[in-house]
Amino acid sequence: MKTLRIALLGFGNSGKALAELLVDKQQEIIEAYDCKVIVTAIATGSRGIVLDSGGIDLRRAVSDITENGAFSEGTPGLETGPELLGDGGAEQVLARGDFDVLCELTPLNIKTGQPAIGHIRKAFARGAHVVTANKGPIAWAYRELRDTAAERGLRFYYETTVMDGTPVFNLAEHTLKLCRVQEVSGILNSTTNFVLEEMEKGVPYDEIMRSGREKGFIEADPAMDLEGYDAAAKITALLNVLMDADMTPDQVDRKGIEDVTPEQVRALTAEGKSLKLLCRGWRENGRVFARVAPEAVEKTEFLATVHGTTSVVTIQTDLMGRLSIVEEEPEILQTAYGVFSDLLRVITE
Ligand SMILES: NC(=O)C1=CN([C@@H]2O[C@H](COP(=O)(O)OP(=O)(O)OC[C@H]3O[C@@H](n4cnc5c(N)ncnc54)[C@H](OP(=O)(O)O)[C@@H]3O)[C@@H](O)[C@H]2O)C=CC1
Ligand SMILES: N[C@@H](CC=O)C(=O)O
Repeated sequence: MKTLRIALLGFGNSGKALAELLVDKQQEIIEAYDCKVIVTAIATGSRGIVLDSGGIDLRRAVSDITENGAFSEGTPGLETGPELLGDGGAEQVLARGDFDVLCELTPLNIKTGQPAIGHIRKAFARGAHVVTANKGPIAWAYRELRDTAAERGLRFYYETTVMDGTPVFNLAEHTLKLCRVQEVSGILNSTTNFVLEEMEKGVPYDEIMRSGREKGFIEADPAMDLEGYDAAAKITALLNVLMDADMTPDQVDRKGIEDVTPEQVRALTAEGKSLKLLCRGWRENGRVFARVAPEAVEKTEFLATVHGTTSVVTIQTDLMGRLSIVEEEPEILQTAYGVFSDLLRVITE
């Protein structure tokens, strides 16, 4: 039986949900793929690192962090200390960890995509495959990372970066062969869609953010969502992968919902409209352009039926016309599944 050794950079909402899924599905993976999957390294930003080549006890790690906010003393391979704060822990895991696949699950840095891009470069330099949920690297350095992986014969998968485990990139890669993507649009950020809809219902802002945080979809820095950065990163990632745009998020004409008031939202409701943060990307005179902005849509339009944390992406192609993929009310399990399904691709492809 094969063994696949995984390093997790980041053990927050998605890292913990992935760990639980790996435990739940361990036996099924063995039966289906004759492969034992173990996590041999975990890095966090403030809680130290765990390095254990024999496989970390994931159930204990999840319950420690969830219940006590720290790995318990006596966890085999636990290291803490000021030098491991911030990116120090990830650096140690990348230098000393014993892994075949790196899972990049650190927070989005929309300004540069770092330190996640550096993490992925180092993993490739060590000959490790990479699965990322962090969209920064796909938005800022997709072409370079894709080409490096290909040159080295390594896998580089990123399905979770847009719409969790919904097959968007996989669908295009595997089922739209030789289709040319001409335009991409959609509602790609759950937080803003949720916030606008709760505002429409009259829920106070603090309460909206509290319940959003509880569900786990709001970025570590909520401005990333509210100011349209996360949406800009997602449309950039889509355009880079599906249209080979080679663009970066700072080239997106971006406006978020931070200045939208509940009064404005309710006035639009009275006119039979809903406010949505829409993303659009298109090609014009050989160049790809992108825009993120709140737009009022008629309640009778399809986009108005995209409720709560639901997302939709519409892809305009030459051979298959217009395709829309909807992810209804995702939860953190769907994020974990995106990373999990990419890991299964590493095992099987
Ligand atoms: N949550 C979601 O619904 C989705 C998230 N994503 C993406 O997945 C990524 C992770 O999201 P999520 O799990 O929600 O984020 P969280 O904020 O819940 O967790 C982030 C984790 O990363 C750790 N961390 C921070 N900086 C570093 C670093 N330099 N090196 C190593 N670890 C670090 C944090 O440490 P500490 O525990 O000490 O704070 C924490 O464990 C983000 O890029 C996000 O955009 C993608 C799709 C959906
Ligand atoms: N913060 C993001 C989570 C996933 O990428 C969102 O709100 O959509």
